[in-house]
Amino acid sequence: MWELTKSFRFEAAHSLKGTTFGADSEEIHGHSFRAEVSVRGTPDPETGMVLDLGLLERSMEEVRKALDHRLLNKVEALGMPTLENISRYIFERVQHAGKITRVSVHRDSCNESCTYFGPQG
Ligand SMILES: Nc1nc2c(c(=O)[nH]1)N=C([C@H](O)[C@H](O)COP(=O)(O)OP(=O)(O)OP(=O)(O)O)CN2
Ligand SMILES: [Zn+2]
Repeated sequence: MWELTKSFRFEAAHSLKGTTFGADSEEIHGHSFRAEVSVRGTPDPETGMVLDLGLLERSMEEVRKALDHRLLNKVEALGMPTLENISRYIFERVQHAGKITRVSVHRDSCNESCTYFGPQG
C-alpha cells in the first residue's frame, strides 16, 4: 500500500464564537493554513502511479481558490470555520479526484492541526 500526499497553502480570515480565547477569537482575524490531501492505493503497473498528481492538483486548486483570502464564515457550506469543518470542506471537494483517504489542515502559528478521514472514519 502506498500513500501519496500533496499540500497547498492558503491565507484566510475567520471569527469564532464560544472558544476559550474569548473576544480575540470573535474579532475577525487572519491565519495561514496548510492543507494536506492524501490518497492511498497501489500504483498502476503501466503508469507507476497511484494517482496522477496533476489530477489532484487541479481539484486542489479549485478548493484553494474558494478559501484563499476569504472570510471563512461566509464560505457557503463550510459552517463554523473550525479546523474540523475546514478539513471536511476540503475533503468533500477533492473527493472526485478519487481514493482520498484523509485531509489534514495545519495552523502552524498555533501548533494546531486536524485530520478528517471521511464520514466512515
Ligand atoms: N476543536 C477546535 N477548537 C478550537 C479551534 C478549532 O478549530 N477547533 N480553534 C480555536 C482557535 O481559532 C485557534 O486556537 C486559534 O486561536 P486564535 O485566537 O484564532 O489565534 P492566536 O491568536 O492564538 O494565534 P496566531 O495565529 O498566532 O495569531 C480554538 N479552539
Ligand atoms: Zn483564529
